Amino acid sequence: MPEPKEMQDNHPMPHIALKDVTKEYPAPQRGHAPTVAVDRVSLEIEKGDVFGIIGYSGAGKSTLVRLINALEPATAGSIEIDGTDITRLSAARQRQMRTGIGMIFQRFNLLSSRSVRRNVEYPLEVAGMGKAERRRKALELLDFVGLADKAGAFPEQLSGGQQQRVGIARALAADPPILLADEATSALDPETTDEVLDLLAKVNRDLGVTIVVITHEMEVIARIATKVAVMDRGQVVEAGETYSVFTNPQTATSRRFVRTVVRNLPTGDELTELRAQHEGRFFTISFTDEGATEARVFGALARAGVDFNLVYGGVDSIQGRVYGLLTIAVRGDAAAVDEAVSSIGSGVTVEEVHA
Ligand SMILES: Nc1ncnc2c1ncn2[C@@H]1O[C@H](COP(=O)(O)OP(=O)(O)OP(=O)(O)O)[C@@H](O)[C@H]1O
Repeated sequence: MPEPKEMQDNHPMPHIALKDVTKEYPAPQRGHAPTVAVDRVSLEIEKGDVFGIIGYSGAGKSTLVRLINALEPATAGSIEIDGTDITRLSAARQRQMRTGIGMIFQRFNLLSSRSVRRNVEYPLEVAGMGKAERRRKALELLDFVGLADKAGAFPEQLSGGQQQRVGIARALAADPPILLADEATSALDPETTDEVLDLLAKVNRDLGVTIVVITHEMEVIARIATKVAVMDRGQVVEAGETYSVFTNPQTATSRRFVRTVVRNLPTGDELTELRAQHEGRFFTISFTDEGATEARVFGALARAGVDFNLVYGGVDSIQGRVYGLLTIAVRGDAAAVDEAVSSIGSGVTVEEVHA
């Protein structure tokens, strides 16, 4: 018998492992190239992760989800769940495997003619569970998502956030170890989004469910994902701990994304206005919770004896951790300014903002 993977290399087996996964769709017309929706993607998702997959529309995120739950076959590559390559399973085994993966959707996909409780019961009914047992399970889940008092209501009587909470209860009905959330908060307002994200964090924390969050909303990732992969044109262009990808993006695509969520960087127009108001050279100084503080940055500049102003910025919270971004205007002769800026020391990144 072959050794389990954990024994071979002392590295715990990833919960979900994608290796060189490609998905091509045939060309819409003869003579055209096929669409490569997912292009040689490799990813490892550990048990208990809240793993974000982010990318602009058309990047291949939804296709990736359909591959992970075997709704569509991959063109190439392997997708292992707990060491089993699901791309090689029979259709019957794939169906069985799919009961271990809960799904929630942007449009909630509730059945309008069924009560909330009977929506949650639905997957259990399909699986052949007895009436009393599935009723008990549905009520327990509705209690968990904070909707015990809505069991008899119908979906249209609920707010969007409440409907998504029913969707989450239904997705958890079969006690799946994995939950896939495809744009689950994209149809919700910011307040309701927070409510649903808090619930997903509780599902992860209290039930130990591994959650894969697909979204184009960077804020969602900043709030709940511990790890993130950034997709662009079918490829994963960067993957890592969310805090590190946000504070130190390594690719141009990730940098562009991060800028959509980080509030403390002036946009082009704001920068033009700031330059009209403030003399001197502009620098953006960024620091993480492992580096400097605002006080240290200002202290160093004051000690260097240059004249400076904070023109923009502040401190953001990413995954509950500090990320500072300060844009300053510094006046003085070139050498003095360079020396002052370099005296801020380690733990900060200083970038001159050129006009
Ligand atoms: N069934 C299909 N047949 C042909 N092309 C498809 C199919 N599904 C997706 N595509 C193409 O694959 C690419 C990736 O699409 P996908 O929906 O996975 O991206 P996405 O990142 O989820 O974007 P969105 O957020 O807009 O859904 C796109 O170019 C899309 O047109």
